[in-house]
Amino acid sequence: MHHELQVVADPDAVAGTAAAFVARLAQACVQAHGRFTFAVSGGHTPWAMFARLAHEHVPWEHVAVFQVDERVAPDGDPDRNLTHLRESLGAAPAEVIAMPVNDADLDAAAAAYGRSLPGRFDLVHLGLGPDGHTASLVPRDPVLEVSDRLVALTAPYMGHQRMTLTYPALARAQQVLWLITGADKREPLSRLVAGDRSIPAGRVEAAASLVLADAAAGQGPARAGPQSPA
Ligand SMILES: O=C1O[C@H](COP(=O)(O)O)[C@@H](O)[C@H](O)[C@H]1O
Repeated sequence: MHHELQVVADPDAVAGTAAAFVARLAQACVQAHGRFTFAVSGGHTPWAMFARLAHEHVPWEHVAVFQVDERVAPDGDPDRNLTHLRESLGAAPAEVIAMPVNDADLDAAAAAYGRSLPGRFDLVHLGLGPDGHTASLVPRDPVLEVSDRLVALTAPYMGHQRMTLTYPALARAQQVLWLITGADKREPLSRLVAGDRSIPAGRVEAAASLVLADAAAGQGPARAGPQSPA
Protein backbone atom coordinates (compact mmCIF):
# COMPACT_ATOMS: atom_id res chain seq x y z
CA MET A 1 0.00 0.00 0.00
CA HIS A 2 1.25 3.48 -0.75
CA HIS A 3 1.64 5.76 2.28
CA GLU A 4 1.79 9.54 2.06
CA LEU A 5 4.28 10.59 4.76
CA GLN A 6 4.12 14.03 6.36
CA VAL A 7 6.73 14.87 8.99
CA VAL A 8 6.06 17.79 11.31
CA ALA A 9 8.07 19.21 14.18
CA ASP A 10 6.79 17.57 17.34
CA PRO A 11 3.89 15.66 18.96
CA ASP A 12 1.90 18.88 19.35
CA ALA A 13 2.18 19.60 15.63
CA VAL A 14 1.13 15.99 14.89
CA ALA A 15 -1.97 16.46 17.08
CA GLY A 16 -2.89 19.81 15.51
CA THR A 17 -2.34 18.66 11.92
CA ALA A 18 -4.33 15.48 12.59
CA ALA A 19 -7.22 17.39 14.19
CA ALA A 20 -7.50 19.74 11.21
CA PHE A 21 -7.44 16.72 8.85
CA VAL A 22 -10.14 14.87 10.81
CA ALA A 23 -12.38 17.93 11.03
CA ARG A 24 -12.15 18.61 7.27
CA LEU A 25 -12.87 14.97 6.43
CA ALA A 26 -15.79 14.77 8.89
CA GLN A 27 -17.38 17.88 7.39
CA ALA A 28 -16.96 16.53 3.84
CA CYS A 29 -18.35 13.07 4.70
CA VAL A 30 -21.36 14.46 6.56
CA GLN A 31 -22.09 16.77 3.66
CA ALA A 32 -21.70 13.90 1.16
CA HIS A 33 -23.54 11.07 2.94
CA GLY A 34 -24.87 12.37 6.24
CA ARG A 35 -22.56 10.43 8.59
CA PHE A 36 -18.87 10.16 9.49
CA THR A 37 -17.71 6.70 10.55
CA PHE A 38 -14.45 6.93 12.48
CA ALA A 39 -12.53 4.05 14.08
CA VAL A 40 -10.08 5.06 16.80
CA SER A 41 -7.11 3.14 18.26
CA GLY A 42 -5.61 3.37 21.74
CA GLY A 43 -2.14 4.34 22.87
CA HIS A 44 -1.18 7.95 23.58
CA THR A 45 -1.39 9.86 20.31
CA PRO A 46 -5.19 9.91 19.78
CA TRP A 47 -6.00 11.77 22.98
CA ALA A 48 -3.71 14.69 22.09
CA MET A 49 -5.48 14.83 18.72
CA PHE A 50 -8.93 14.83 20.39
CA ALA A 51 -7.84 17.70 22.66
CA ARG A 52 -7.08 19.75 19.53
CA LEU A 53 -10.35 18.64 17.87
CA ALA A 54 -12.20 20.54 20.59
CA HIS A 55 -11.07 23.72 18.80
CA GLU A 56 -12.21 22.55 15.35
CA HIS A 57 -15.69 22.51 13.83
CA VAL A 58 -16.80 18.86 13.86
CA PRO A 59 -20.45 17.85 13.22
CA TRP A 60 -20.37 15.52 16.24
CA GLU A 61 -24.07 14.66 16.16
CA HIS A 62 -23.40 12.87 12.84
CA VAL A 63 -20.21 11.11 13.97
CA ALA A 64 -20.10 7.39 14.84
CA VAL A 65 -16.94 6.40 16.72
CA PHE A 66 -15.90 2.73 16.67
CA GLN A 67 -12.95 1.18 18.48
CA VAL A 68 -9.99 -0.28 16.57
CA ASP A 69 -8.85 -2.26 19.60
CA GLU A 70 -9.44 -2.63 23.31
CA ARG A 71 -7.94 -4.32 26.34
CA VAL A 72 -10.02 -6.89 28.18
CA ALA A 73 -10.36 -5.02 31.49
CA PRO A 74 -13.22 -3.63 33.61
CA ASP A 75 -15.19 -0.53 32.60
CA GLY A 76 -13.42 2.63 33.72
CA ASP A 77 -10.02 0.91 34.01
CA PRO A 78 -7.24 3.35 33.05
CA ASP A 79 -5.85 0.70 30.69
CA ARG A 80 -9.09 0.70 28.68
CA ASN A 81 -8.95 2.74 25.47
CA LEU A 82 -12.65 3.50 25.99
CA THR A 83 -11.90 5.30 29.26
CA HIS A 84 -9.64 7.76 27.41
CA LEU A 85 -11.95 7.99 24.42
CA ARG A 86 -14.93 9.00 26.58
CA GLU A 87 -12.80 11.51 28.52
CA SER A 88 -11.54 12.95 25.24
CA LEU A 89 -15.00 13.29 23.74
CA GLY A 90 -16.37 14.99 26.85
CA ALA A 91 -19.82 16.36 26.04
CA ALA A 92 -19.46 15.99 22.26
CA PRO A 93 -22.69 14.27 21.10
CA ALA A 94 -20.98 11.56 19.04
CA GLU A 95 -22.34 8.00 18.99
CA VAL A 96 -19.74 5.69 20.58
CA ILE A 97 -19.91 2.02 19.62
CA ALA A 98 -17.74 0.38 22.28
CA MET A 99 -16.05 -3.00 21.98
CA PRO A 100 -17.92 -5.41 24.31
CA VAL A 101 -14.90 -6.67 26.23
CA ASN A 102 -16.82 -7.37 29.44
CA ASP A 103 -19.12 -10.01 27.93
CA ALA A 104 -18.85 -13.52 29.37
CA ASP A 105 -18.50 -15.05 25.90
CA LEU A 106 -15.79 -12.96 24.25
CA ASP A 107 -15.83 -14.86 20.96
CA ALA A 108 -19.55 -14.23 20.57
CA ALA A 109 -19.00 -10.59 21.61
CA ALA A 110 -16.31 -10.15 18.97
CA ALA A 111 -18.60 -11.62 16.32
CA ALA A 112 -21.41 -9.28 17.42
CA TYR A 113 -19.08 -6.27 17.23
CA GLY A 114 -18.12 -7.38 13.73
CA ARG A 115 -21.80 -7.33 12.72
CA SER A 116 -22.14 -3.77 14.05
CA LEU A 117 -19.36 -2.42 11.82
CA PRO A 118 -20.21 -0.27 8.81
CA GLY A 119 -19.51 -1.54 5.30
CA ARG A 120 -16.92 1.20 5.04
CA PHE A 121 -15.09 3.41 7.50
CA ASP A 122 -14.62 6.99 6.40
CA LEU A 123 -11.52 7.12 8.58
CA VAL A 124 -9.47 4.68 10.65
CA HIS A 125 -6.88 6.07 13.04
CA LEU A 126 -3.91 3.79 13.68
CA GLY A 127 -0.81 3.97 15.85
CA LEU A 128 2.46 2.07 15.58
CA GLY A 129 4.23 0.20 18.36
CA PRO A 130 8.02 0.03 18.65
CA ASP A 131 7.67 -3.68 17.77
CA GLY A 132 5.74 -2.87 14.59
CA HIS A 133 2.29 -3.69 15.96
CA THR A 134 -0.74 -1.68 15.02
CA ALA A 135 -4.26 -1.97 16.44
CA SER A 136 -3.77 -5.13 18.54
CA LEU A 137 -2.27 -6.98 15.59
CA VAL A 138 0.81 -7.97 17.50
CA PRO A 139 3.89 -9.87 16.32
CA ARG A 140 3.61 -13.67 16.31
CA ASP A 141 -0.04 -13.72 17.48
CA PRO A 142 -2.40 -16.01 15.50
CA VAL A 143 -4.71 -12.99 15.11
CA LEU A 144 -2.43 -11.88 12.25
CA GLU A 145 -3.73 -14.76 10.13
CA VAL A 146 -7.46 -14.20 10.75
CA SER A 147 -9.10 -13.65 7.39
CA ASP A 148 -12.65 -14.88 8.02
CA ARG A 149 -13.64 -12.48 10.84
CA LEU A 150 -13.76 -8.71 11.21
CA VAL A 151 -13.04 -8.72 14.95
CA ALA A 152 -10.93 -11.18 16.92
CA LEU A 153 -9.22 -11.77 20.25
CA THR A 154 -5.50 -11.94 20.90
CA ALA A 155 -3.41 -13.81 23.43
CA PRO A 156 -2.36 -11.66 26.43
CA TYR A 157 -0.05 -8.87 25.28
CA MET A 158 1.54 -6.33 27.61
CA GLY A 159 -0.65 -7.37 30.50
CA HIS A 160 -4.03 -7.82 28.79
CA GLN A 161 -5.85 -9.98 26.33
CA ARG A 162 -7.13 -7.67 23.55
CA MET A 163 -10.04 -7.42 21.13
CA THR A 164 -9.07 -5.97 17.76
CA LEU A 165 -10.24 -5.20 14.27
CA THR A 166 -8.57 -7.65 11.89
CA TYR A 167 -6.94 -6.88 8.55
CA PRO A 168 -10.22 -7.49 6.64
CA ALA A 169 -11.96 -4.91 8.87
CA LEU A 170 -9.16 -2.36 8.47
CA ALA A 171 -9.44 -2.86 4.70
CA ARG A 172 -12.88 -1.24 4.93
CA ALA A 173 -11.12 2.10 5.52
CA GLN A 174 -11.49 4.72 2.83
CA GLN A 175 -8.70 6.56 4.62
CA VAL A 176 -6.18 5.55 7.27
CA LEU A 177 -4.51 8.19 9.43
CA TRP A 178 -1.39 7.03 11.28
CA LEU A 179 -0.13 9.14 14.19
CA ILE A 180 3.46 8.27 15.03
CA THR A 181 5.68 10.08 17.50
CA GLY A 182 8.94 9.41 19.33
CA ALA A 183 12.40 8.11 18.47
CA ASP A 184 11.44 4.56 19.45
CA LYS A 185 9.12 4.52 16.39
CA ARG A 186 11.81 5.51 13.91
CA GLU A 187 12.74 2.01 12.80
CA PRO A 188 9.19 0.59 12.51
CA LEU A 189 8.09 3.77 10.70
CA SER A 190 10.80 3.43 8.06
CA ARG A 191 9.73 -0.21 7.62
CA LEU A 192 6.06 0.76 7.36
CA VAL A 193 6.58 3.34 4.63
CA ALA A 194 8.94 0.95 2.79
CA GLY A 195 6.06 -1.57 2.63
CA ASP A 196 7.79 -4.13 4.86
CA ARG A 197 5.16 -6.82 5.43
CA SER A 198 7.28 -8.56 8.08
CA ILE A 199 5.90 -6.16 10.70
CA PRO A 200 2.17 -6.33 11.46
CA ALA A 201 1.61 -2.68 10.49
CA GLY A 202 3.12 -3.36 7.07
CA ARG A 203 0.25 -5.71 6.19
CA VAL A 204 -2.54 -3.13 6.56
CA GLU A 205 -4.38 -2.44 3.30
CA ALA A 206 -6.78 0.47 2.79
CA ALA A 207 -7.91 2.81 0.02
CA ALA A 208 -5.63 5.65 1.14
CA SER A 209 -3.08 6.23 3.88
CA LEU A 210 -1.63 9.38 5.44
CA VAL A 211 1.20 8.96 7.93
CA LEU A 212 1.71 11.93 10.25
CA ALA A 213 4.98 11.68 12.18
CA ASP A 214 7.02 13.96 14.35
CA ALA A 215 10.67 14.66 13.54
CA ALA A 216 11.89 12.23 16.19
CA ALA A 217 10.11 9.35 14.46
CA GLY A 218 10.16 10.55 10.88
CA GLN A 219 13.68 11.66 10.21
CA GLY A 220 14.57 8.13 9.08
CA PRO A 221 17.61 6.02 9.79
CA ALA A 222 20.94 7.87 9.84
CA ARG A 223 22.54 7.65 6.41
CA ALA A 224 26.11 8.34 5.29
CA GLY A 225 25.76 11.25 2.88
CA PRO A 226 28.02 13.72 1.15
CA GLN A 227 29.98 15.84 3.61
CA SER A 228 29.16 19.55 3.73
CA PRO A 229 32.03 21.80 2.65
CA ALA A 230 34.01 23.04 5.65
O1 LIG B 1 -0.84 -0.67 22.46
C1 LIG B 1 -1.22 0.18 21.69
O2 LIG B 1 -0.33 1.07 21.19
C2 LIG B 1 -0.41 1.48 19.83
C3 LIG B 1 0.54 2.68 19.65
O3 LIG B 1 0.03 3.80 20.35
P1 LIG B 1 0.71 5.23 20.61
O4 LIG B 1 -0.35 6.21 20.30
O5 LIG B 1 1.06 5.25 22.08
O6 LIG B 1 1.90 5.36 19.75
C4 LIG B 1 -1.86 1.78 19.50
O7 LIG B 1 -2.00 2.10 18.15
C5 LIG B 1 -2.75 0.58 19.83
O8 LIG B 1 -4.10 0.87 19.54
C6 LIG B 1 -2.64 0.30 21.29
O9 LIG B 1 -3.41 -0.81 21.65
